[in-house]
Amino acid sequence: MSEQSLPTLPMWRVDHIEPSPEMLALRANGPIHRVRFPSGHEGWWVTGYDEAKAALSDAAFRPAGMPPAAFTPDSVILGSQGWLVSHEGGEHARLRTIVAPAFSDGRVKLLGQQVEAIAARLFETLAAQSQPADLRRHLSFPLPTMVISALMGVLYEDHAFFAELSNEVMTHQHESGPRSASREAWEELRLYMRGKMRDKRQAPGDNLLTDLLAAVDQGKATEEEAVGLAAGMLVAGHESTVAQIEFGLLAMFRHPQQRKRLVGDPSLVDKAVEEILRMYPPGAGWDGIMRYPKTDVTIAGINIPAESKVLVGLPATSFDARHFDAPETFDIGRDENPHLAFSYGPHHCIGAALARLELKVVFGSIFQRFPALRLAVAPEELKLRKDIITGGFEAFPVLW
Ligand code: HEM
Repeated sequence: MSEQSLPTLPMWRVDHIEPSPEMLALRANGPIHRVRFPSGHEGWWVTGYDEAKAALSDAAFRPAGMPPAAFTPDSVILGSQGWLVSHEGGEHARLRTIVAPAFSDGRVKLLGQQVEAIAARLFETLAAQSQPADLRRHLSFPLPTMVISALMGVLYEDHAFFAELSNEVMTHQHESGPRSASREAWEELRLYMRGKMRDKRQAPGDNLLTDLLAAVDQGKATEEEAVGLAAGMLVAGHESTVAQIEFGLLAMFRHPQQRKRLVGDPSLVDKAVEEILRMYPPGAGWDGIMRYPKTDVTIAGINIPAESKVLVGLPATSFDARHFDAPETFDIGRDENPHLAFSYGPHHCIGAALARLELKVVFGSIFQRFPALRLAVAPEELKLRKDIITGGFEAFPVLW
């Protein structure tokens, strides 16, 4: 293949939602491909399921926030001190251990009723709006944001402030792009977190900021690390789930038979959520998460030199027929669904149980509460947040 004709990322969804045919065709051609990234660099894109898992669990690969000197990461949060994807090995484990208990399956289970109550309140607020109403404003944004704010110990009322900063932080920065706005936003978010942590000294509580303060006092983390960890959790704790609610709803609108099936048998909700995560995960394009090999490595017989860019294409792995029957079919009753939407290995998503809970609460009751829920515009009129790593939409106007 000549250098000019290298496949180029991102590969956009069709109608904002369906898998890119280009991605599917490339994926069918083998588990790893030489591609050109939006930054202009060349590198590798891993689209095979087993190969992705192997790379994600191999200590030879540095995480997305630890690029070699020749590259800058896709967002300013990556590389920032304290953010979990900026650390590896023992240092990463030390930091992850501080926050992990708050996101364990057991702790998240205890939040179930609280999340249901928040969703029920938001459903009623949405129902009270005149139609069409923006579901992003009234449900997909506030639900995950209220939950993570409560867990962290910050006021949801601050959301107008921190959501704007978070958007700026989550904007793709392709090497050559200007970074100053993004850097300033990240600094401002850290400053905000520093202030909130200081407040917790006077008024501690059962929240993550108080836990982080204790970790600093016990010498388990520096103050800089704790602030970075806190600001990162606030961003990660809402951006992906907001987008996942929107992509999931769009998916259900496109597949009325599957929606009917879910309404007829609400016990399918667990499987439905897994299928949404597998086939319609967050992310504007079909790309994945970056890794950088420290040494020369071989993936599926291809030699990759140290310090290269290797993008692990999590969304593409969902279409690997070695692991999913009829992978291009959206089937909310799928029995075997070991998708990698939450990644794999030491950096797998710490918020997976929380995200699953939020998604189950939404998809388990929204079509009961709003049986005629539908988009108020043609899907192509929705504005995809193309520059934001997690995707989602500017607005999500609905009728019911
Ligand atoms: C549908 C929702 C979500 C999806 C699809 C998702 C996906 C992911 C993925 C793919 C990674 C791996 C990143 C990498 O290795 O480069 C990750 C990491 C992470 N996620 Fe999530 N996430 C979601 C929700 C959440 C929530 C609710 C939180 C709550 C705090 C969260 C916190 C994190 C953190 C802290 C990491 C870094 C973990 C580490 O490096 O050890 N995520 N997530």
